[in-house]
Amino acid sequence: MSKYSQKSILKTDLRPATIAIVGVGSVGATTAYTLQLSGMIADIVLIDINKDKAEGEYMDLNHAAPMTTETQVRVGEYSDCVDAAIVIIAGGANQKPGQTRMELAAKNAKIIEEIIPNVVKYAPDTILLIATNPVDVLTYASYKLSGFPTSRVIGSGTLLDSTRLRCNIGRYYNISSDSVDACIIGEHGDSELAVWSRATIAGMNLAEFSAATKQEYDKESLHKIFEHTRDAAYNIIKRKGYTAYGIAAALTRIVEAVLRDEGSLLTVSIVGDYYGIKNVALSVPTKVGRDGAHHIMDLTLNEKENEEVKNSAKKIRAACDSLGLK
Ligand SMILES: NC(=O)C1=CN([C@@H]2O[C@H](COP(=O)(O)OP(=O)(O)OC[C@H]3O[C@@H](n4cnc5c(N)ncnc54)[C@H](O)[C@@H]3O)[C@@H](O)[C@H]2O)C=CC1
Ligand SMILES: CC(=O)C(=O)O
Repeated sequence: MSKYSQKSILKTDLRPATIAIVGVGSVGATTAYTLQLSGMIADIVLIDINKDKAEGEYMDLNHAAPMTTETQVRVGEYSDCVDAAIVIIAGGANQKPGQTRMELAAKNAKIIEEIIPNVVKYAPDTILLIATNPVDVLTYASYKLSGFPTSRVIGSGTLLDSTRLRCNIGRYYNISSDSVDACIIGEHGDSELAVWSRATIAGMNLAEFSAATKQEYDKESLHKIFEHTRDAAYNIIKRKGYTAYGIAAALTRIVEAVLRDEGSLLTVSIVGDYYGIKNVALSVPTKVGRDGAHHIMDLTLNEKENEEVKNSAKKIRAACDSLGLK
């Protein structure tokens, strides 16, 4: 190393990685493109029950490669998951306008039952990254079907919702969302909650920040920000039929945290015991690195938040029970 070069601040330098994506619809294909643009990935394998769709996406992505990062993209079979550091699961039905994520549970559980054993057969050491909805229920299902440790079955959870929340708070105060530290926890769905008691901007809680910047601070405004966040997918799907860019960025962020062995605390969903509710997958800030995701703590919450997260956990557990997922 020359005396003018500095050791990388990254704990681990990136090694060329293969990422497989099962289900190359709106979410899978957009994620492939986002990963391609990221420059982190050497090789992306596209797998879909609809071969034509996978081939079409492969051709289109390959035309971007010479102008972007030369990531290799190819259409594959499950056997091509063999070298995948991470297998992203985005296969299955998406919501129709007005439909809840939970309403997809029975249909998508059947699809997951088909996909996961095939992946595990060829990639027993990989990390599963689940996007298919309802993501918490299907993260639990994937954990059971794979026999993997909880750390290697990661649901995208409320990482996207937390980003939406930070965006909406930033917009309310007319500052960059980068400056906002706030999160959504619980279900990626209707029972999620914003952890207002822990939200900060520049180290100040929102009441202090509002007072210091002479801006309005009231429960009604916070509730509107929350509703806008929780209902974002409904509002997008009503207009364009699906969501894809936000989740693609969230999945890419999780892949990055794994490949760079960051140890970042991201609101992803993994199986564990949360707030006294056992055996459920939901999101709290969770440590993500090379060996997967680890639930290292429950956030300390106020009484109302505590009640809400328990209800969210109970709702996810009940959905798992109804699918026979003990
Ligand atoms: N976790 C999150 O934050 C988000 C999750 N989603 C979820 O992602 C899933 C995919 O959504 P879209 O891409 O919009 O749907 P889409 O309908 O555009 O694509 C789904 C793809 O899955 C494929 N597929 C279906 N069964 C399969 C199987 N057995 N094996 C392999 N591939 C299979 C289909 O051929 C299709 O190409 C949905 O469940 C949706 O709700 C969507 C956005 C955000
Ligand atoms: C569809 C979905 O889960 C989302 O965009 O949040």
